[in-house]
Parts: sequence; C-alpha cells; structure tokens
Amino acid sequence: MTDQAPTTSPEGGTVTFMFDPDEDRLHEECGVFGIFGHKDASALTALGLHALQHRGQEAAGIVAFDGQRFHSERRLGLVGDHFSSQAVIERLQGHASIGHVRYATCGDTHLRNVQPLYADLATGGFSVCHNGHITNALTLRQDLIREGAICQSTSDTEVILHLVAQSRKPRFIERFIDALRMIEGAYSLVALTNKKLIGARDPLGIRPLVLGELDDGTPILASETCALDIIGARFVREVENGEVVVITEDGIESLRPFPKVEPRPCIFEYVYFSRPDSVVNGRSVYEVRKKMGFELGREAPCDADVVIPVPDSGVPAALGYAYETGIPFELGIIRNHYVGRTFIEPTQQIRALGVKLKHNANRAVIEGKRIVLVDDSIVRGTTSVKIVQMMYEAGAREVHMRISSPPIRYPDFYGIDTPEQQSLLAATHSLEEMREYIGVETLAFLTPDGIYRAMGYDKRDPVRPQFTDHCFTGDYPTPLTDREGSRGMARQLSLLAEAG
Ligand SMILES: O=P(O)(O)OC[C@H]1O[C@H](OP(=O)(O)OP(=O)(O)O)[C@H](O)[C@@H]1O
Ligand SMILES: NC(=O)CC[C@H](N)C(=O)O
Ligand SMILES: [Mg+2]
Repeated sequence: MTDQAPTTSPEGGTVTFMFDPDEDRLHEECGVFGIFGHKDASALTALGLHALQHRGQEAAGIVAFDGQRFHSERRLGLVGDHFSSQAVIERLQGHASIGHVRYATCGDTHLRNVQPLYADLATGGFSVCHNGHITNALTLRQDLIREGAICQSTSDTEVILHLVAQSRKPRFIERFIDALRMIEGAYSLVALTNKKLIGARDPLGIRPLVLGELDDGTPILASETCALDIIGARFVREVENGEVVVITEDGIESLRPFPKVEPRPCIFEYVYFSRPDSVVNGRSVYEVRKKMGFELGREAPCDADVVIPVPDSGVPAALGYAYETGIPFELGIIRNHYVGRTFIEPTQQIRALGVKLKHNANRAVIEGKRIVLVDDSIVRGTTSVKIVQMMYEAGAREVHMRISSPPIRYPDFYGIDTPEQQSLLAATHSLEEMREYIGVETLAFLTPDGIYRAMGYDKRDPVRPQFTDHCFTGDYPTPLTDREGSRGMARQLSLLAEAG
C-alpha cells in the first residue's frame, strides 16, 4: 500500500493514520532468515535470502551483531544486486545475523520500510524481520502515536518495536511476548538482540518458519527449507504455530505463550508461493502440487492431445494432470528466466508486459494440436488471456484450460495481499464468463475438497478447516480489525513524501 495523501477526520481536523484497504495493488510475501553463532553469519544470511528471493523482490536487508554493535544494510532491489559483494558482507560483521526479502503489504517500497527494522530499547538493541501481515497494526499504530510514539516507517511491522519498547515487563523476552499478545493476523518473525536470536510464529502458523542447523550445530531460522539447502544446513523441525524459540549461547529454548490450538497454515503456500523444492509443514511442495494436478485430472479430464504447463509454478500440477489423464506432457511454453514473477509486479501495465516478456510458445509441440493448459491459479486472468492467445497464434487447434486450485474470490490480508476483490477475475465472473474472457474451449478449477484431498485429507473440515483457505472460501481465521474496525477507514500513514 502507499503512504497516502493527508485526510482529516470529520470530527475536526485531526490527522488520522489508517490505510486504504481497497487499494488496487498486488503484493506478495516476504522471506526471513536468521543465524546465530557463526563467523560467516552475514554471508550465510545473504545466501539464505538468495534462496528465498521468490518470496519478495522489492527490497532486501541484513542486520548483524558483532558483540558490541549492530550493523545494518538495507537496500531496494534484489539480494544478488546488493549482498553479493565482499565489501558489503565485510561491513556486516558479527556472529549473529538476520535478513529479509520484502514484498510490501503495508507501507510503500521506501528504504524506511525495508527490513530488518531496528530500535535501541532500554534492554539493548532489537532488530526484527517479519513475514505476514498484522491485521490490527493500523489500529495499534493510531493508539501508539496518540500516546507519543514517533513512528519512523509506515510498515505494519514497526508496531512490534513500539509494543516491545512500551511493555513494563523487566525481561526482554517477556516484553516481546507482551507485544505478540497485542498483535493479530499472520506473522513469522525472526528477531535479534544483543544476546538472542528469536523465532516466532503466530498462533495459527499461517506463514511458514523452520529451524535448521549446520554440521557444526549452528542454529538457523528460515521461511523455507530451500534456504537451508543452499548453505548445506539440515532441517531440524518446524517452528510450531504459536511457538517462540529463543536461541542463545546456552542453546535453544521453546516457549508457548498462547493457548494451544490446531495449526491452520496458509494453503496458498502450496499452490503458488513456496518453492517446489521446499518442505512446508512436513509436506513436499512439489509432491502436493503434483497431487493437485492429479486430483484435477480426476475431477476434470479433457479430450486433448497434449498437456502443457504454464511455467513455472504450473509445471508440477501439469505433470500430475498428465499422469492421471494419460495425455502426453510437453513443454509447449518456454519461460525466460530473467523476468520476475508476474504475479508480484506492482502495476497492471507492468504485469501485462511481464507476461509477454516472460513466456513464449514452443510451436513445435502446439501446431495442429488440441492442447490443455494447466496453471496453478488465476488471479486477474492476465497470464491466462495472454497465454491462450499465444497458443492459438502458434497454431493450436483447440485450447482448454485447467486450474489446480479453486477460484480465488477473496483477497488475502496475511502477507500475500492479492488485489482488491473486484480485480479478482473469479470474484466478478461466473465460470462460463471466465471461460469466455480467457478464450478457451473449456475451463475447470479444482474443487475445495479436491485441494484438501491433494493435501492428504478426505475433505475440508467445515467446522475447523485444516488450512487457512480464505482466498477460496472467504473464511478468514483471525479478526480483520483494521478493516472492520469502528474507527473508520482514514487513509494516511505519514505526511512525509520520500523519493524511492
Ligand atoms: O491471473 P494472473 O493475474 O495473471 O495471475 C496468475 C498467474 O500468476 C502466477 O504466476 P507467475 O507468473 O507470477 O509466477 P510463476 O512463473 O512462478 O508461475 C500464477 O502461477 C499464475 O500463472
Ligand atoms: N509480505 C510480507 O510478508 C510483508 C511483511 C510486512 N507486512 C511488510 O509489509 O513489510
Ligand atoms: Mg504462474
């Protein structure tokens, strides 16, 4: 979201500090990483972030602690562009470090919002990285500012710093937990203090977070296991929903500050966000995606000559679909790997351009064929429209489309931030209207029960769904205080306009 122009409240001129929840921007995820007790902490963090680059491409940052000082380097852009030089890594001295790749859910893509955020507290230095979105951050921010807090960013994550600072508890970890008790929504946090590396996951475990270790026992926290693989680290376990892990020189302590509930991780991590080589909540993302395609093949077979995946994220589902239907699998679309994910480009124009730059038809396997395209999801429909047109231009006789997840009808408020509801194709179009819009002979989506079968369940439990699946169902598992609150929806976070 943007740091918008000033508004005044109807009561009489007071500037309010809220956001526009209906703003039409598409954001994605973030990736977090942390390591404690290693002489190459920052270099390993940079590598970990490189493996997590798919989770956020707007900005990256690392904070390291050398025993005396915290060293911070935060940049707009990709990890490789800023954190691959020896000079930068040498500046980030220390045995412990944390890092972040960002795609904003709250606060513009300005340097002041780039994580890790840092504050000097009464208890010492405190730096934090966050994947997710705090759904009452703006309400909390309003209260904090009224009580005298001076916000330095417009990011939802900053409220955590203020809440820790204002807690009256004597020990740091108690203050940190006090802060967690105040925030709602989704958070996988990695934080660093003078003495501790901390990992925390929200009570439902909406966003992923894993614990790993190097051969010498150095502990690591990361959003996904692919960030462990890149540095040769071993997966130890998930940080569990509602768990806080505290890593010090004395070892790892696990705290459970919340009443125990069953986890409800976000199902969309499996559909699209996580890397297929990651294991998320004990499941291989690749295997799950293949099963989604397999279930789709059962539910919606097709009379076609060839199955063609929409690369990249549609590939495993297309394999599963081809396996189940017996239709040959071919790479009919070749992807240029030097273009970022279209799903997370900031404007519709760039997204449209990105799709064209990104995919090309492989005429050799398309011409004269009846093809069935398999993709993992339709958001606005931009990708589908372009690809279908490309298939016809390359000589396809018939084009069918199958989507390995249910229609996305509801926006996300937990770190993905799909566009406003009216920009979601499935929110405004019936299946037949979507088919017509995309320009295919037939169109089918996986059913909600189908996706749960792919996850290893008989069906979705309607009373207590096993996953957070609000994008498909509108069933939001936490309060959406900022959105639904009685304080109105004012539009401003900061009066300060900054260049990039
Ligand atoms: O309907 P749309 O608004 O076009 O968005 C949906 C598309 O975006 C995603 O892919 P993306 O191109 O972002 O990334 P990928 O290369 O990892 O599949 C998703 O896999 C769909 O293909
Ligand atoms: N996508 C995310 O997880 C973003 C984290 C945080 N809400 C931010 O905007 O910086
Ligand atoms: Mg895709």
